[in-house]
Amino acid sequence: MAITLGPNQYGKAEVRLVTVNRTGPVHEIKDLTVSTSLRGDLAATHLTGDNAGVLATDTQKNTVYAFAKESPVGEIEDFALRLGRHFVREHGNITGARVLVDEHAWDRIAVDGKPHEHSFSRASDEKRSTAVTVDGERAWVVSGLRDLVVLKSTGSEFHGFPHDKYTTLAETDDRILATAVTARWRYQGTDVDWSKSFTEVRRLMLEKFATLHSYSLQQTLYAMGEAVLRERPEVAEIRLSLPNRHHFLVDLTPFGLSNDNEVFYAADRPYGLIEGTVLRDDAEEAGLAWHTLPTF
Ligand SMILES: O=c1[nH]c(=O)c2[nH]c(=O)[nH]c2[nH]1
Repeated sequence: MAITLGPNQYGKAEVRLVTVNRTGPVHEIKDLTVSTSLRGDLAATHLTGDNAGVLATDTQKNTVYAFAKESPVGEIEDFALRLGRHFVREHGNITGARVLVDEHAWDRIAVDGKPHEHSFSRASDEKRSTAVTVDGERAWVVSGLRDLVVLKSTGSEFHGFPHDKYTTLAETDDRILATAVTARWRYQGTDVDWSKSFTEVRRLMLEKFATLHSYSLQQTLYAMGEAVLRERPEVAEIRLSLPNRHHFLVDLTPFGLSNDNEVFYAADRPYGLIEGTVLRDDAEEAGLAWHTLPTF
């Protein structure tokens, strides 16, 4: 029997980085969680404990902080590309890098109706994210968002599903549709206006969620992805994960009251989980873009 080392990677997970741009009285802040992960010729450390080729995870963490000082962080995709390319170019046995960045949003606190110069409140749970993969001279970018919570109070139906002996769900032609959008989209190339693209992808998904008269969350998922691919040529494919945040009508008949879609019980679990990918057929090859990322 022969035992061998299989695929492996190592790095520093969840480096918390906050930068303050203090070039004027109006401060700008960036609040990021950065994870780095390196691949390459790392057999020696696994097989014998020889660490000559191991760029310490502590050094990877320090590199994140030093890069944030040496030039402005900018868009998370650019920051992740700079870091990933650095690790691969500067360290001979490191052939690949994965850099994950989550961005936590802050709003300015309004004082007397005006945005304050240096005081902020956390915007929401929503996070913008990127996953950059570098392999030699090549690089792939998958960006996205998580926990974008949306709800529409009508314009959603669900009926026509099969009924077997376990079915109790009532058919409905008017229900609340609510979800927390997780979306990841793969870019074609790396020469992209990241900020504009993110803003537009997010807007397209929200507008479609709002305006589509939905017969299933699956239909809404596809329509949201399709809207993005139709309008944003820089996006090769998009993957969506949509938990169905069920809102059940409360039975008010014991109290002699009707309930005309006005009073709901918002259940937190279990929840339907609707997931899918929307692709264009002329997209560039995915290469290592999704390698080791969750499917959705
Ligand atoms: O939009 C929906 N899709 C389903 O697959 C499903 N299943 C369910 O119970 N409710 C819903 N709603």
